[in-house]
Amino acid sequence: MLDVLSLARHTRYFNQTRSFLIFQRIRLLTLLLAVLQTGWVLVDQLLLPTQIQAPIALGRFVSGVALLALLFWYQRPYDLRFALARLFLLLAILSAFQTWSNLLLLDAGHMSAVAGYQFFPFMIVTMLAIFPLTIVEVSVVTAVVILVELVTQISTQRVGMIDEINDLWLLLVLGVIAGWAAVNQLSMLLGLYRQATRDALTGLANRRQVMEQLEGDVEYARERGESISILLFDLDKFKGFNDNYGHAAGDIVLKQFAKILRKQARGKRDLAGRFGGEEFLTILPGADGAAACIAAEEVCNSCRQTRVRIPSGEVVGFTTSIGIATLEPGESSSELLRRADEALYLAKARGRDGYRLAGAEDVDSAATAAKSVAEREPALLVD
Ligand SMILES: Nc1nc2c(ncn2[C@@H]2O[C@H](COP(=O)(O)OP(=O)(O)OP(=O)(O)O)[C@@H](O)[C@H]2O)c(=O)[nH]1
Repeated sequence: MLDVLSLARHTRYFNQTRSFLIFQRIRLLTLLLAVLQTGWVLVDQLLLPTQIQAPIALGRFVSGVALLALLFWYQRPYDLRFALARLFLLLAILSAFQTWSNLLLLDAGHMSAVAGYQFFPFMIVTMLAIFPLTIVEVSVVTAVVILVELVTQISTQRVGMIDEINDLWLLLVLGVIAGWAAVNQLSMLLGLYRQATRDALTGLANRRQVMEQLEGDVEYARERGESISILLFDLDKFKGFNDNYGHAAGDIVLKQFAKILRKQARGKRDLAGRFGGEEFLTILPGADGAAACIAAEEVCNSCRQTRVRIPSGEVVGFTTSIGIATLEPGESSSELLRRADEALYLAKARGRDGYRLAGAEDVDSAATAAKSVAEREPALLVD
């Protein structure tokens, strides 16, 4: 329920997916409505009194042009604020035309029983059903449509009449039904999104999502000249651990490690994912090398302090090695990843349980620097 109530629990990555879906649907809808809005002028010629044909045709033309402008507004299709602004503009254009045409029709003595006009507000509210929206969003949109209808009724002094009360009631009922469909869509989208993007064992982002996001985040950081760093993790001596204690014990360690990463990548902009096997990746948008090293140190410390009970009843510890890379000017996501991989290799070569920042020749983690390889504890401990 909380998942569909508002976007508070949605990740930045899910918001991007939802925004693009809203963007696509609005484009399809604006195209259809722009054609219908202008094409309906021919129907108006048959049904409307001559004196209001011209002003209504003008209203249709203006709203048709506004819909086309919305159709060709390509800017930031993955930004949720833009997606919701688009939805709001679509409703505003349609509501403005509805109010304009209603006033003209009433002036001409029609009590809105003209084909294509009577159902206009109902069409607007029913349209909600094709968008994946939260309960809060649906409620706001329905309330706005009802408010517009109410204001129109007040301004034409029809408020309180039985037909008008019926209209408001019907709008509310349709709002609830369409809203329910919209929330259902959101819930399905969320479910499918989670299935497609999460790693089944750890619940972190899977490799596909990590790669997609890395590409997007690197491009975004490059465009804005922002820093971005990645941390590539590999659990130490994990093969030996699996061989000694079994795959099920290994899975428990992987889950525990995922918990540590999830806790560490708390910021809305960070993403922690399982890159494959016992390799994990964290994307830290906005973080420079120093901030990434602090994050790496935190993870190393958490691993050292963590103990897990495995099915045999034994309590074990584990460590990780980390390769860090910070985006350099003009670099691509695959180059960034390659440098993190090289840094990881160096961290392993320096004795594991530590991190290495790509390009920083003499910078090692405090733990690595403090201890010689010979002094180091085994990577996987058993208490
Ligand atoms: N339990 C478990 N093990 C996995 C999973 N995926 C990969 N592994 C194991 O992870 C181990 C990877 O080991 P290696 O990459 O060879 O290296 P390592 O033993 O970790 O040694 P270093 O990386 O050099 O410290 C293999 O034994 C894989 O079977 C998984 O989902 N569950």
